[in-house]
Amino acid sequence: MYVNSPGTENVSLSLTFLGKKVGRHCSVAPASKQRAWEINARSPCPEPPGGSLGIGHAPAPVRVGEELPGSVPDLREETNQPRSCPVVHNTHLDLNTGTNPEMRAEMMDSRIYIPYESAELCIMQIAGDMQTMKCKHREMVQELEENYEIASRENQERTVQTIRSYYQNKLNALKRILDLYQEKVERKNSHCEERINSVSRKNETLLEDLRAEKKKCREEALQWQREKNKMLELFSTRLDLLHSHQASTLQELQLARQEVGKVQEMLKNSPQEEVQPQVLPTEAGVLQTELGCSDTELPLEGAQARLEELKESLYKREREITELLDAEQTAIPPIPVAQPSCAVLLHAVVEKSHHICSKVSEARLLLDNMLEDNCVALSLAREKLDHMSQMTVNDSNRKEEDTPDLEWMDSSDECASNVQLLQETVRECEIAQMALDCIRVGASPSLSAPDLEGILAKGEGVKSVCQQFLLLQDQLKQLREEKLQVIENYTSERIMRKKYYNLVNDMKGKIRVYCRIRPMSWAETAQGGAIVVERLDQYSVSVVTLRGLREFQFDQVFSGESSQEDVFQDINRLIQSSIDGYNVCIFAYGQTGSGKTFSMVGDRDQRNPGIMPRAFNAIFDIIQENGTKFECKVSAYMLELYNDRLQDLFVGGADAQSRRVEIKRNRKGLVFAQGAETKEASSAGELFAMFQQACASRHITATKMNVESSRSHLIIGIMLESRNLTNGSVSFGKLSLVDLAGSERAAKTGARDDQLKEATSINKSLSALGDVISALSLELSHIPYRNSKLTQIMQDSLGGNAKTLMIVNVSPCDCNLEETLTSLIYATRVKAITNNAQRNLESKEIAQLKEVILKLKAGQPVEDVDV
Ligand SMILES: Nc1ncnc2c1ncn2[C@@H]1O[C@H](COP(=O)(O)OP(=O)(O)OP(=O)(O)O)[C@@H](O)[C@H]1O
Repeated sequence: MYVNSPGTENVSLSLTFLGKKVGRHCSVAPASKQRAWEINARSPCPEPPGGSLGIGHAPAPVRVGEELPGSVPDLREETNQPRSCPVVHNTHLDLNTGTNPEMRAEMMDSRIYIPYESAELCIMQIAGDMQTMKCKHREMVQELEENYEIASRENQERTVQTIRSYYQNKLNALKRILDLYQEKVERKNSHCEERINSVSRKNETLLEDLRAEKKKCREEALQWQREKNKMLELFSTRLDLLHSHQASTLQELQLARQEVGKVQEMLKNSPQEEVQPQVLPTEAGVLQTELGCSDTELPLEGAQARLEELKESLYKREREITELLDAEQTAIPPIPVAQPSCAVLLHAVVEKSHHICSKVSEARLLLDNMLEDNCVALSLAREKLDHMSQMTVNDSNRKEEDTPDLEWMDSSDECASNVQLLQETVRECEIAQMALDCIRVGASPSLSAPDLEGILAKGEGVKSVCQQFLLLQDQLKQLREEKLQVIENYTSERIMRKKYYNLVNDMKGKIRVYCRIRPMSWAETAQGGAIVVERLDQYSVSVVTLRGLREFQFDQVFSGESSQEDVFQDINRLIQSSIDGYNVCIFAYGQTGSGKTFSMVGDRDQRNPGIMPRAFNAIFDIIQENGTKFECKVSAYMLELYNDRLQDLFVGGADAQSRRVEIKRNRKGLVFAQGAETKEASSAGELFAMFQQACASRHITATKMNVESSRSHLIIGIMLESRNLTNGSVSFGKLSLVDLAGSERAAKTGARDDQLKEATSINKSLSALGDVISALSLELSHIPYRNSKLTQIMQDSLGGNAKTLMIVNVSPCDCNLEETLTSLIYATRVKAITNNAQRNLESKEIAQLKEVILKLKAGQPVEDVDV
């Protein structure tokens, strides 16, 4: 409130609210003229407190001043004051002499003259009143401000609370998902472990079964051997018995014939001469005793009867012999085994025996002893046979010289039977010798069919042995089948176990390693190189080293016959992962000329495209397949690391030299090439065209080891930004495809000058890569990534957050044995490295905010919709 001096001609009182003039005027006449206040009330006029001024009762015209903001509270209610300028917050008494004439006239019309003292009092009161109002207003403003602050704080808190609860919910949901996932993984792990355990148990049982079967076989073989020996013994004693029986029967028959002959002679001579008693040989004595009287007492008449008797006895004996022979014949029915089966059987038995002898030292010893014994027996039998034959010859000579007597006849018969016996023995020994020889060397016996039949037809024992053979052969066949089944089961279980093991490793983030053996090259074959590296099965590779066979295990092993399709088959899944927002790296490692470029790029005319061109197609195939669900942006950079310098392969000519490309890492640890040109591609063809352009700029030279040797590391980075059309989330994946230059020895490649420099740089970077691999596999605290640009580029792929696949390429030839072993050992170390693959996913809101930031940075306008 401003009050002008009373000497002023005109005093105007103006009121303002929050800086706005609200229009209350008081005009005060100069004291000399009329010491009174002239009040021009432009609003419903207030009644001054106390009402002593008489303003209220004067019919003064009241003017309504400017309207105050409606929101201003009515102060009368709060201050219990009569209604007076409710909207006034601030009051000014303004010296205003420049009122326009109309206004002034109006004002003059509505003038109220108040005595100066009263006016002064009134003004003082009004001023005091206003002061109070001002305080009140201040308090209100303060209160309002406080309220506003509280409200805004509450609002903020509420917002924070909402955000917090929103993120808490999200976090909880994520936790639940994570728990579920973990549970799933654990369940899968335990399932895998269970399977592995069950497979191991099965393996063990199978092995035990195999051992038991082997033992059983051995025991059976031994039992069979014992049985055979027993049978042979039985057979030979029975044969001996038969022989002796036969011999004695023949003797008896002969004697009887002689007797009959004599009797017949006696009968013929009986009319002329008397029957002379004869001294019968000892054998005939039996007959004499049988007849019960001496020949001298024998009456002639009784001779006929005796003859008949003798004949009868003779027939009886013959019948007996025939029966015996028949019985022998029927006792040994023809062997059910046909001739060829006998031969097969014998062959199988000999083979089996040879096998046993070669495996079991005791059996071999036994065989040697048997051979020795048989040799001795054979030579003895032969000697005896010679001797006997000699004796027989001598006797027959004697017979021709002298008249034969009965004694000589007997001895000659004995001789003949002995010779026969000996011949049999010799024959048996010879057969045994042949059989034992066959068993010793494992050759097939060359017995003739009659020989075989002869052996087999000799008795019960042989028959039983044959049956045993057949049985044994059956069992053997069964065992073999079982063994095959066991091996088959074992192989399939092993493959399955390996598969699950890989799956578990994959889940743990282990780097996958494939091994690819290339076919022998023309030069290697021409040099007469031998194959020393071979694929054993889907997961194993064997190397013949100077110290023996070494075996390496990988996630997949491809042989020289494997096609590019075979290699790419599993890689498709990794491409899908990169589109899903993972950082994926596929790189080929190996010595020069081992087939890295063939695997990664393919052959020159792209008749066998490698992983890179196939990956380009796969990316766009997947994008097309999921076109309704995702929207994907593909961009790529292509670099080469040549002589430790990064070069952008999209930039040619002089620009390429001046362009500086640096390896940088973003906050998430992802590597990117700063300064390299990144081009967008909308189709596989476009990407492939870029790739061809890049390959054309690559450094390739012919060396002694490879006509198209890569002298640089090729690094292709494909960025995949895919937006989920359903929930708006955005994922960022990167697919790095790296074709490393091969390690080489200058002596082998014939490198000189520039090539030597290139080789040194290649070897240096590869050695740094080796150091990183070693450190990672040993889980050292410091990993020397910074030692080389190559390791810097590969930092997010080795021990980083990528899903990594390494293809170790090797040559099969012995001339590269050392390098192959080094590569395989390195690859085995890589297998031990664990990565921490993570998905680069952002929610819709974050993606939008990032876009806004980008726009703001670029100085572009941001619309409300963007926020
Ligand atoms: N799996 C394969 N099948 C047929 N040929 C192959 C195979 N792998 C490699 N080759 C042939 O072997 C030769 C050398 O292969 P490549 O150039 O790919 O070796 P590299 O490891 O890339 O060598 P460098 O490190 O010197 O570049 C080429 O002629 C290639 O065609």
